[in-house]
Amino acid sequence: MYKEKVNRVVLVGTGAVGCSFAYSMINQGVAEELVLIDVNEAKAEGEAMDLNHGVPFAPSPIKVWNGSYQDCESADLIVITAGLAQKPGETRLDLVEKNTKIFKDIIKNIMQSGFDGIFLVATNPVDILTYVTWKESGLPKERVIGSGTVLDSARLRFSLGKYFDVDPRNVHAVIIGEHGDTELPVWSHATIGSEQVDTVLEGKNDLKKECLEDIFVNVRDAAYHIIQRKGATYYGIGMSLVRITKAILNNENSILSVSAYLNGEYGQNDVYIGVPAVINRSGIREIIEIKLNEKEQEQFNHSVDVLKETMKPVL
Ligand SMILES: NC(=O)C1=CN([C@@H]2O[C@H](COP(=O)(O)OP(=O)(O)OC[C@H]3O[C@@H](n4cnc5c(N)ncnc54)[C@H](O)[C@@H]3O)[C@@H](O)[C@H]2O)C=CC1
Ligand SMILES: CC(=O)C(=O)O
Repeated sequence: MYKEKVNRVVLVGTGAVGCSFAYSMINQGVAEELVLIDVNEAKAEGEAMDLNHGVPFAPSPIKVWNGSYQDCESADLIVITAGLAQKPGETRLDLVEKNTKIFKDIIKNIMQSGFDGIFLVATNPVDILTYVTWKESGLPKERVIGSGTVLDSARLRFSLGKYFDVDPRNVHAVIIGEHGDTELPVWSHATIGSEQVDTVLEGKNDLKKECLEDIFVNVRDAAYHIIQRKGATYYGIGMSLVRITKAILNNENSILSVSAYLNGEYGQNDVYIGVPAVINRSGIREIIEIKLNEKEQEQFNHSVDVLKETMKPVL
């Protein structure tokens, strides 16, 4: 008998980020089933109704419904975007206490269903909440992934593309560290096409190295600038989450700067933080250790210290 193989993705949190993810999932035809869960059940129901009315225009069929934690049992991937978001003036780390509490409850509910798939976390502070998800779920570290600095790296690629007037898809540059104020760009490995950024700058007298620092600062602070103007960020992260979801469900072995558990890599232990990693159907296949220069390693170590210090009171 023909047995349909379907990919089921469960989304917990149907707020601005969750719905941007759901909308992009449907538009990109990534999975066959998408289950929506939110503590505000009416919101999840309304979102499912609305999204379903777009399905006739989607590139492939998808079933979307508002579900319950029981639907998690046979899920391949659970994406969590539930919890509080920053208000203007707040940092991501300011959310740690309240969102950790919310997460402990959510993860307990999910694991009671018998879920044995992969977690993808976006809620802030994302590195710490990914750690909480790993601890509370008891799943192997490879199957608990945070969105990390995928969005930050996309912002950097976009900005460099604009600056050098090239397609951002041809810009290879990565931000690592905390998804937050202590993150850092790895300029030593940034390329435009196949040329080092430094080499490109040398050939163009009117382009100054200080501009790179300005570009990074704007990228690092992009969330603050957007939140000040429109109250929240959600399209960029929604599409970043779909990019990671595709890498997982399509077994892509793609390299993305997710939040991954370090066990000796980069000289660090027992922390989830943004680093490039190979992503496939089993989650994180391996962490890529970029050879950082001395200044980059120092900045990275500082980022780890800040995350560990912030985590202490909530774990
Ligand atoms: N990692 C990243 O790059 C980014 C992360 N974020 C983070 O994503 C999170 C969500 O942001 P928004 O969607 O803008 O917030 P939102 O307020 O629009 O949505 C949050 C949703 O979570 C739900 N929720 C709260 N407690 C819940 C629980 N116990 N169980 C199930 N659902 C629950 C709420 O009902 C609401 O629908 C925030 O923490 C935000 O900081 C936002 C942008 C980028
Ligand atoms: C809010 C957030 O984490 C971001 O847009 O980067």
